[in-house]
Amino acid sequence: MTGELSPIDKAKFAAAKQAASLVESGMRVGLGTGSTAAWLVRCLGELVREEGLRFRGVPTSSRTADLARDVGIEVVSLDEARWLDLTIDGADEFDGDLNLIKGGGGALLQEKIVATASDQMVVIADAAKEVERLGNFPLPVEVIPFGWQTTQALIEETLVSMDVMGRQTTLRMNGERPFFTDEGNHILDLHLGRIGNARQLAMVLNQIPGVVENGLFIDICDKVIIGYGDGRVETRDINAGTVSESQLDFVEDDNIFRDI
Ligand SMILES: O=C[C@H](O)[C@H](O)[C@H](O)COP(=O)(O)O
Repeated sequence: MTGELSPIDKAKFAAAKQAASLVESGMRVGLGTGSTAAWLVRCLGELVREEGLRFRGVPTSSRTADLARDVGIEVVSLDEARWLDLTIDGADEFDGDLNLIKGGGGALLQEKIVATASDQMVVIADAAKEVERLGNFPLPVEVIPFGWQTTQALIEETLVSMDVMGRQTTLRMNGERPFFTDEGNHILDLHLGRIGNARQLAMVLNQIPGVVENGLFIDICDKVIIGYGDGRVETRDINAGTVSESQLDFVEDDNIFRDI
């Protein structure tokens, strides 16, 4: 029941539910990863089961693939879909230009490939994800395991000439062991505090041997849907330059909350 959901979950749900209404039958849709994207997948599952929505979903992680299948969404690979009408995903941070930091859940590589292969990328988020300048959230960088410490040293050396506030980097762990992505890579989290030039940093990081991809999404996101705990939803479209607001009524006995 919604009464048991925290305000932050209500905010994530509100954004996700609004975004789910963008999906039409026949579409090919990229499905993001993370707690906000999980709400989206549940909302879409409900539309599939109860309203006959028919679309093909391309998940951005094994976790999302499992959930999408569980809720009844037809799952296909990106290569089967080839090009997508829309991708909907969460973010760890977004700024006023809708540039993003992603990868807090370790799925940035598939997420960036899928979002880039889409006509439109929509981010769903609670208001706390909005920042004036990116960088407070540690920037995830996916690196191959071979020589990862050398790659880390090269990244740290590179950061010296970048416009950033902090330069500490840490290997992401999963308990006692290094975290592995779906592609079998590691994640280095870059504690930068503040990124002066995100576009330049994104390009420079990807030049370093051993770096597979970084979590800066520059000029990829078209629209952000921001949810609030009281059901308010704000949609900002960077291309159209529009901002619109709506209000979601939480339905207390909504099936979607049953298993949460
Ligand atoms: O790798 C994970 C993704 O980039 C997520 O979209 C991001 O971490 C946001 O996740 P959440 O919705 O759980 O805050």
